[in-house]
Amino acid sequence: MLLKLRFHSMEAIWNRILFKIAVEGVERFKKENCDLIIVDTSGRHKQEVALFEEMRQVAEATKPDLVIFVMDSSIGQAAFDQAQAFKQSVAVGAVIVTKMDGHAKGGGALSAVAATKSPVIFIGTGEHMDEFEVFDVKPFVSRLLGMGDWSGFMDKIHEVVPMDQQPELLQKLSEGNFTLRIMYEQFQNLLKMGPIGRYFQCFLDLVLN
Ligand SMILES: Nc1nc2c(ncn2[C@@H]2O[C@H](COP(=O)(O)OP(=O)(O)OP(=O)(O)O)[C@@H](O)[C@H]2O)c(=O)[nH]1
Repeated sequence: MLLKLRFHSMEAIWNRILFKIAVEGVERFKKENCDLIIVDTSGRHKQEVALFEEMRQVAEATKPDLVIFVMDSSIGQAAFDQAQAFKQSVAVGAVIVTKMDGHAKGGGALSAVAATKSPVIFIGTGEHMDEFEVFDVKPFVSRLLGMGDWSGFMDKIHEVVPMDQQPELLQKLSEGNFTLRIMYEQFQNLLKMGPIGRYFQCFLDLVLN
C-alpha cells in the first residue's frame, strides 16, 4: 500500500486561516450592515514576500473602500521603500503616522506620501482611542522644522490658562520673556487641569526651541 503524505508549513496553514477569517468576517459584517469594517493585517516588512501576497489576496477578496498604510513615526527614510512595497501589492489610498507623541518628528511620512501618492489622514499621539487625531499640515510641518506646534499650543493655552492670564502670557512669550515666575504659574495651571502631558509637551517644545 502506498501512503501519500502531504506536508504544509505551519506558516502557510496559518496564513490560509487568517485569509479565511478576514474574508468571512467582512462578508458577515456587511450582512449585519456595519458602518465601518477594519481589516488589520499584522506588521510586515517589504522582504516578506509571502505576507505581501497574503495581503494582496485579502484585498482582492474583500475589495476595501480604502487601504491605509500605517507607519511608525520613527521609521525615518526607510518609509519610502516600505510604503512603495505596499503600494505595489495593494491600492494604498491613505497614510496614518503613529507615535507622534515620541521624539520622532515623523519626517518619513513625506516619503510615504511620495511613494504612495496618498495623503496622511490621521496621526497617533498616544496609546488610547482619544489620542488619535485628524492630520493637520501646519503643526506637522512646524514640528518637522523644529519650531514647535504653535496652533496646538494655542489650543491648549485656551483650554488650560485662565482667560484673564492669556494675553499677558502670550505677550511675554512672544517677547521671548520666559521667567521662573511664568514657569511657576504654568505649573500651577497644569496641576489644576487634566490633559497635563500634552500641554506640557507643547509648552516645552515651544520654550526650548
Ligand atoms: N505612545 C504611542 N503608542 C502607540 C501609538 N500607536 C500604537 N502604540 C502602541 O504601540 C504598541 C504596538 O501597537 P500595535 O497597534 O499593536 O502595532 P502594530 O504595528 O499594529 O503591530 P502588529 O500588527 O502586531 O505588528 C501598542 O502598545 C500600542 O498601544 C501611538 O501613537 N503612541
